[in-house]
Amino acid sequence: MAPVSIKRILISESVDPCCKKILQENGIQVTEKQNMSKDDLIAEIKDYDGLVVRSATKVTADVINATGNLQIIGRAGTGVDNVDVDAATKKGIIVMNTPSGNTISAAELTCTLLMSLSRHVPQAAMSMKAGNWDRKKFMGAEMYGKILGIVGLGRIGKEVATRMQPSAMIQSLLLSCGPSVITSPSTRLLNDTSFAKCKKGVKVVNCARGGIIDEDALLRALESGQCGGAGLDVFVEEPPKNRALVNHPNVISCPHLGASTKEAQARCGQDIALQIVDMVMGKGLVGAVNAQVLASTFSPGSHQWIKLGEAIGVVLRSCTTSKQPFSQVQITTQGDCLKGSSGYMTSAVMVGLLTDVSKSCPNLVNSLSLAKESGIMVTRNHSEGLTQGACEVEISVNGSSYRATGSVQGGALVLLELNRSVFRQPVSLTGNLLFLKAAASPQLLPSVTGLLATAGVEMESFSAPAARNGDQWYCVGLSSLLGDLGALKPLVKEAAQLSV
Ligand SMILES: O=C(O)[C@H](O)COP(=O)(O)O
Repeated sequence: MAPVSIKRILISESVDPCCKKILQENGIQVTEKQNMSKDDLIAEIKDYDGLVVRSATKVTADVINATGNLQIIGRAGTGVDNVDVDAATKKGIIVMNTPSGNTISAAELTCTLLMSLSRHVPQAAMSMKAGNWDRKKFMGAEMYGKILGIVGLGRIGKEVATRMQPSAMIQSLLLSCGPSVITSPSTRLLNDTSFAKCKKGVKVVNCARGGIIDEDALLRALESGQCGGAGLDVFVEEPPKNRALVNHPNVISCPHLGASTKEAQARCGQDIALQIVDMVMGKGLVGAVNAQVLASTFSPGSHQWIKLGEAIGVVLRSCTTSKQPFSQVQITTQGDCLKGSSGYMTSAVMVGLLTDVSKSCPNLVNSLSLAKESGIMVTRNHSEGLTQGACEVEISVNGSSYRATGSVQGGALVLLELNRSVFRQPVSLTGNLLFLKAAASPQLLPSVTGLLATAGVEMESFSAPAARNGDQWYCVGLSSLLGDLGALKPLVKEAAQLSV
């Protein structure tokens, strides 16, 4: 991947000091601010290349659209529901989290709430502080022999299962669903229907996200006794303005403390800083939630292939005669060296195709979403068997198709074929290039040479197609781009120039 340059990072929340230290030790300027309003963030964000947050900073589309050169939003923690990931992706900004740093702490708090619910510990402590000694009111229940259902057997769910086994809880209902289901605020996994199906008096703990419980349904279930108690660390709105659940006598609650341990914060702060530094240094990409395709762009040699993909995109865009919108793109990678690379090659080709076409700045993070937004259908495949790698791209413009095939040979980008004109020698994709479509004629080369001389431009190379029948594509290397292609009209059918 092309090196990402990150010079200034804003940390907008209380993140462990090791985060700032690691970033600074690696030459990144860090500004720490807390309790920033949305307007403050919008006013300041344009000055930064990176932003590090926890869950309180709402990185909305407004904030993202106010960014200038922001390249990364680092979440020192797991949930990215406070970040508009779609808006970030469209803007080409990487969103990165630290998915395992606070697993143990979140699992431990879940178990703490489970145990506190069975023995009414918070309520009993409050009663003691109020001067009471009430041994009858807080009759509890053993956890031994009870059935524990864990919704979502991800990292935290598994840790909870491991910890509750020694308590002899039986886990008979282990629902496995992926993190995207669990963290999606619109998925009310526990609602009136699910409470009705539970055993009367069921107790519920939520240390994941407020949105996965229908809070009104929970209140109804608590009031009817269908739910015997709830331990809540998270709420749909934080802090919750509606206090009905918090104030319910059978609810014990915390202000989103799942990750609030010194250990978890140290891990998350360190993880996000190291992940950002590794990315900047081109060592690897870990934790990117919206740009997984980039993870494989750190392998040796991928940089040149990415440049090739972008260059083929630029060549095709320039050579589609009328600059009309294209509707379909088919990318085929070939050869063992590109096995597993068709993801980033597709993104790279789309960067080249969309540059100067899309209003946004295309990059490897956003090119596919920009294509989708423009209604462009992108398909990709990989054909095995060939030892030499190549990338073939075909686009459809108003029913006509244009095709280019390129490769990386000896570390250099080359074009092998343009619109079925296979070049006699691979064309070096570098510098200023003039592509011409013309019928084979002994007069072509001297005419073009003369025309370039008149324009004061030197011809650095001339690549002819292998076939000599019908109209074919030629490529001319130029010392500088021509001011105007009009003079070529009598000589050629089509002409396009570009710099790679
Ligand atoms: O998603 C998370 O990582 C946890 O909910 C913790 O959030 P926090 O970093 O704001 O405490």
